Amino acid sequence: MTMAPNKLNSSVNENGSCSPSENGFARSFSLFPAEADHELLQSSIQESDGHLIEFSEALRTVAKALRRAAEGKASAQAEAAEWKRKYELERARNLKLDHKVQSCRVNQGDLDGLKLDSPAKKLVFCDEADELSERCCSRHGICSHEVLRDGNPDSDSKMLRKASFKLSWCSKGEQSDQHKHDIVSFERGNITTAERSSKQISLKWESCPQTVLILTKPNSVSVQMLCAEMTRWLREQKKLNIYVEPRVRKELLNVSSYYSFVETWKDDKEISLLHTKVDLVITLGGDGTVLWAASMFKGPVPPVVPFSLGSLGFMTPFHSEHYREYLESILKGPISITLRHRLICHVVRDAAKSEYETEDPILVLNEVTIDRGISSYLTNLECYCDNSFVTCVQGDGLILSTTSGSTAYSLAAGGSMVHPQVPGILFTPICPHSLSFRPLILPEYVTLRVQIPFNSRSPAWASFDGKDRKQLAPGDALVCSMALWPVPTACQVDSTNDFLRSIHEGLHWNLRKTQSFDGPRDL
Ligand SMILES: NC(=O)c1ccc[n+]([C@@H]2O[C@H](COP(=O)([O-])OP(=O)(O)OC[C@H]3O[C@@H](n4cnc5c(N)ncnc54)[C@H](O)[C@@H]3O)[C@@H](O)[C@H]2O)c1
Ligand SMILES: Nc1ncnc2c1ncn2[C@@H]1O[C@H](COP(=O)(O)OP(=O)(O)OP(=O)(O)O)[C@@H](O)[C@H]1O
Repeated sequence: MTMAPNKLNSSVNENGSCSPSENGFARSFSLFPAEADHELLQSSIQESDGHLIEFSEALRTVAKALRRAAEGKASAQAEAAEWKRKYELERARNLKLDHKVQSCRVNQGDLDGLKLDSPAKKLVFCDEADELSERCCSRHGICSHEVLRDGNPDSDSKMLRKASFKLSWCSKGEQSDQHKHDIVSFERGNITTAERSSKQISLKWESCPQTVLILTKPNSVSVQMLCAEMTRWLREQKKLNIYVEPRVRKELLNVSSYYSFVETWKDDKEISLLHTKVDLVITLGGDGTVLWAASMFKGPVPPVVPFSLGSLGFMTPFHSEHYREYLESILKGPISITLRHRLICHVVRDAAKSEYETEDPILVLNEVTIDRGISSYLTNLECYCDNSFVTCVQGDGLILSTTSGSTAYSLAAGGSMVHPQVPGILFTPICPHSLSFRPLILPEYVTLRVQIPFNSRSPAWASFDGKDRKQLAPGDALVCSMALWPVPTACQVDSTNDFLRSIHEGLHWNLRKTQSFDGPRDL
């Protein structure tokens, strides 16, 4: 009996041997047909081929329709999540304003009786408070003029003022409030680009900073000692209010009860209001402490002064030995600032019952990675940019990185090193199973979506600045775009000098022995 080879997995060539076919669909026929049978067979093969082609066309159409449906659903969900976030922000802001108006309604008798512990602190009367809170609580800015009642119930209800500051472009090194016109202008039909300025951003205090938050790397004796010494100096020499994490306050009180003036918080709600109280954040640790500091602010971030007490120190330009000089100059201002843009990431679950059932967005300063986790299979990630299909990542995973994160995981995975002020999102595959998959740098205004296909062999895992891993099941998606609130980090010199220093000192970039002078040369 003539065995016809398996219809779907092999084809028979002219010398009668089987060979695998490209797409698994192939012709097949027995080896010794009679003449009449041969014609019959030929016509039925052509007919079945036609059906197969129609069938695969139909499959492709269905797959496209499914993809489009998934696209539409995920972008609708992301949009709904964005509206929900804005609604909740607005609601929280209104509640806060109501609370402020209520808490400012103190009668004159209470005001007279109140003792002020320093002439600098001024009580604001009701109408002025209304006007102030209206005027200065900018939509997404840091409320720098807002008059606040401190959260401590047993205090004599003193009001804390947040220092106001102004950011400006430096033009060719001079301080200049000159508004920079658009990058490209179309006057008189000529397309020109703005004259190049240093574009270095400078922060100038309009009132003196009063409150500092110190964040320290845990489990480090040297960091604890520096924190205690710096806290004492800031209090005694600079008369500043100091906030630290609950863990750090305990560590300081273990050193001495002198540190009882240091303030902390009780819960996450107080953390969410830190940006309205803190004028400056000081980090004592490495890059991870800077990431930790950024993760504490889900919205506007006060200026951060990162002191280097880690191993690498890409984002920590200040050496701790000279902290007094650095802080003197920073508290006086102006300060050169690097605005480190962040990505905002939404996990959109296929199982979500409605578009309002979304998880809180996560902000990252370095990158978000989507990888295969403990699974032994290749990832299969469908990537979209502004809803256009980009590619399917088959490998260990994908990194979506900020320019600040371009020198971290993305670099290790083969991505480029990008100056932190270059606006862009890095699209870097992790060990792609394809020789032609090179990393991309996309504009900062795009929205990226990474979809886990329904036919994926395994779930994927998302991690945010290397932390908080979340499993993504088939049908789930991660939507990511540039966040509204960058992390303003103080520069030791300026953004470019600090960046070049960090790649030289941190990575020994292009450190090479110089070729000796003697030897052959062009005459
Ligand atoms: N293979 C890798 O290179 C790899 C793997 C995992 C995580 N990471 C990076 O570690 C970061 C988390 O840092 P961590 O300190 O919390 O964890 P960690 O303590 O494991 O530090 C990882 C290393 O990455 C360095 N690093 C962090 N941010 C950097 C940046 N922006 N530029 C250059 N180097 C940077 C740190 O200095 C540290 O040496 C993640 O965001 C990721 O970028 C890198
Ligand atoms: N205040 C904090 N509370 C909890 N964890 C923190 C805090 N600060 C830093 N971390 C975590 O501690 C880890 C180490 O911090 P960091 O990276 O600053 O020190 P390092 O690893 O010694 O320095 P480098 O990153 O330069 O190698 C990081 O993973 C970071 O997430």
